[in-house]
Amino acid sequence: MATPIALTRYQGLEALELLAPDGARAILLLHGAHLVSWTPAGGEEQLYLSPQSAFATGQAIRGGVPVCFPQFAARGPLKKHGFARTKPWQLVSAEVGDDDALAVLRLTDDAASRMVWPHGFEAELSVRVAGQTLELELACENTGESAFEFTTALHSYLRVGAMGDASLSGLAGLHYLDSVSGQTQRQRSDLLLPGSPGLEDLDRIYYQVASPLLLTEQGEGEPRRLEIRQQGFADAVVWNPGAAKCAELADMPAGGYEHMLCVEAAAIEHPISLAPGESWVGLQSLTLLAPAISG
Ligand SMILES: O=P(O)(O)OC[C@H]1O[C@H](O)[C@H](O)[C@@H](O)[C@@H]1O
Repeated sequence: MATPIALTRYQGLEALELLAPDGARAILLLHGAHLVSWTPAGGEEQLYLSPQSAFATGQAIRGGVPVCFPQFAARGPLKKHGFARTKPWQLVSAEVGDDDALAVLRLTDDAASRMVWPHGFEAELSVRVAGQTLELELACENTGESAFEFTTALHSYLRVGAMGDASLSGLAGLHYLDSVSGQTQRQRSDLLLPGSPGLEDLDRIYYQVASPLLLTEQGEGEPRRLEIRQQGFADAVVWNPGAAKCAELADMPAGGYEHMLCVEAAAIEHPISLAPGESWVGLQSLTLLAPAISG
């Protein structure tokens, strides 16, 4: 039996609170199809959301999971990260099922989007929470009469208690573009330690990511382990602005960089190409492996 989820408000914007029967919870805004919160069943908040973020029509939100579409960063003529993150998306469905909560939002081309990107498209973001897992699925169909290409990312801001306690593994052997130096390099060690010497300002696009990544955080008790999987997205972006760049971001507190690490499922190196009628799907899933939830 599915129970519909009613629209509510979050920071003045239309929102859906996804609450699964097991207590897993997420908050999804119609603005940008922006996920601003995810709490696994029995667990704690897993996403970073800046306390200085704007929450206003037409403005980007700092934190959560921005949807970058149809352009990643400044890799094209559109505004940074494309227009999807600042547009109102339509509610397609939102319901609590027997063992999950699921919402689907849609964005289609309109006169304003065709002015800057002259293509017919239908994009859908599906968000599902159940137990210790969050699933984000981005789909895009070419509904127009000519082919187009796009780059994209699910720009997830993962919350960390203290960056010095966090590491990311699963990247060994991969080639990456260091967006700070402009150099392409190969990742030698498996462990990436954000904030360690030389990595204060971390902005990398890892190519051909096939296996799951693991965010580990040493705390006072059992280490936190968050598994990050992706399908359909070939690349993963790892970003932390560090102290100096963070200070330049008006919508981040000065020390905000110490509490976040972006691990983004992305399609950048090889843009997705869709002929009329074709579609593409990409998935990012996050699973809290530890600490174990009792009860
Ligand atoms: O400040 P924004 O437009 O949200 O972009 C935030 C960041 O997004 C990505 O992670 C890019 O790799 C970074 O270069 C960029 O700074």
